[in-house]
Amino acid sequence: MSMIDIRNVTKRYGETTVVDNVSMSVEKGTITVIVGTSGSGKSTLIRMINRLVEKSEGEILVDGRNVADVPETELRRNIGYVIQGNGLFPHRTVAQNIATVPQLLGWNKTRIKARVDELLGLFNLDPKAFSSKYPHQLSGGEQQRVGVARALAAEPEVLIMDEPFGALDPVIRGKAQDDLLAIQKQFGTTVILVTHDMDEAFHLANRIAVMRGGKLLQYSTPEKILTEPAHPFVQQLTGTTDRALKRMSLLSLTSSMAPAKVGLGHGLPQSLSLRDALAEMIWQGIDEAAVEDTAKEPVGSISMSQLLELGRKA
Ligand SMILES: Nc1ncnc2c1ncn2[C@@H]1O[C@H](COP(=O)(O)OP(=O)(O)OP(=O)(O)O)[C@@H](O)[C@H]1O
Repeated sequence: MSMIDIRNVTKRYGETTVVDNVSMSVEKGTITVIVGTSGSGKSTLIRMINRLVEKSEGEILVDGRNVADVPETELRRNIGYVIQGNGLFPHRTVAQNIATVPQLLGWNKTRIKARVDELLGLFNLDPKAFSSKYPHQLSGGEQQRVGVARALAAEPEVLIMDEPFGALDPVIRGKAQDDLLAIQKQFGTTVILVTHDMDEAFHLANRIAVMRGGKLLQYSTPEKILTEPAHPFVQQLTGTTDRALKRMSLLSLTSSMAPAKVGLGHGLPQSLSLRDALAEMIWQGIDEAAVEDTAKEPVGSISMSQLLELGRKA
């Protein structure tokens, strides 16, 4: 079922068209990532979903309802919004920041506190230590997590994220991406996210939308974006030098492994992508490894030659 339906949407400022007749439909419970050059209309497109920007033409439906007919307060409740640099209120504590929308909705204190504590826990921020801190007392990564927690506070069905991890260093960024994946899975939230980082797009997306000059050039699965680019610009964006590794990052070890074998000294978690499995095997200097479930029981095996075969152009 589609959660967000963008139909022939155009945005003009005066004579300039910044979003040009874009149509795309986002399935419920999935992550769609929008990429493209600077100024291609990505932010404008997603801001039309929660009506921070009013469209010039076309229509947008969220959960089957035309957003033009939904009161803005209701839209903001059902659509969480996260921007780069998190946008936290500096004079409000972490708990007060997260409680912003629930308070507007008139939730009682007990319910608000329970939700704040739940979200802090989910983001690995101890409620006792963090609730009463102010944003300036947090690291960049912690601020960003509080920003996402705040957007999720009223249990929105849709989360819009505009370069949410852009200000984070690579290690914290990877952790923030994994947190998002875990939380999105837990709540089944529909996420639409803008990024400049193609690796981030491939890591997070069920579907990738590529924009240039206000136009949607391709909207497809990461696999198709990589293997069947619809436009030379899409190919340029995904890069050609590490196509094999990008492709391997999309494939799971469990879907590619051979049957389990006895006597393999080294075990790899079955949750790894082929790319991570390859990196680990190079690092460990091994040609073959067992694939293990969470209880460290062998469920299969993988060899270096299989991995190299799987990375080849189909
Ligand atoms: N309020 C406005 N008035 C006039 N032009 C605008 C306005 N807002 C955005 N634009 C223009 O619309 C175009 C698209 O902007 P938008 O912010 O959507 O791009 P973007 O793809 O998100 O870019 P970036 O990746 O740099 O954030 C840009 O050329 C921008 O200058």
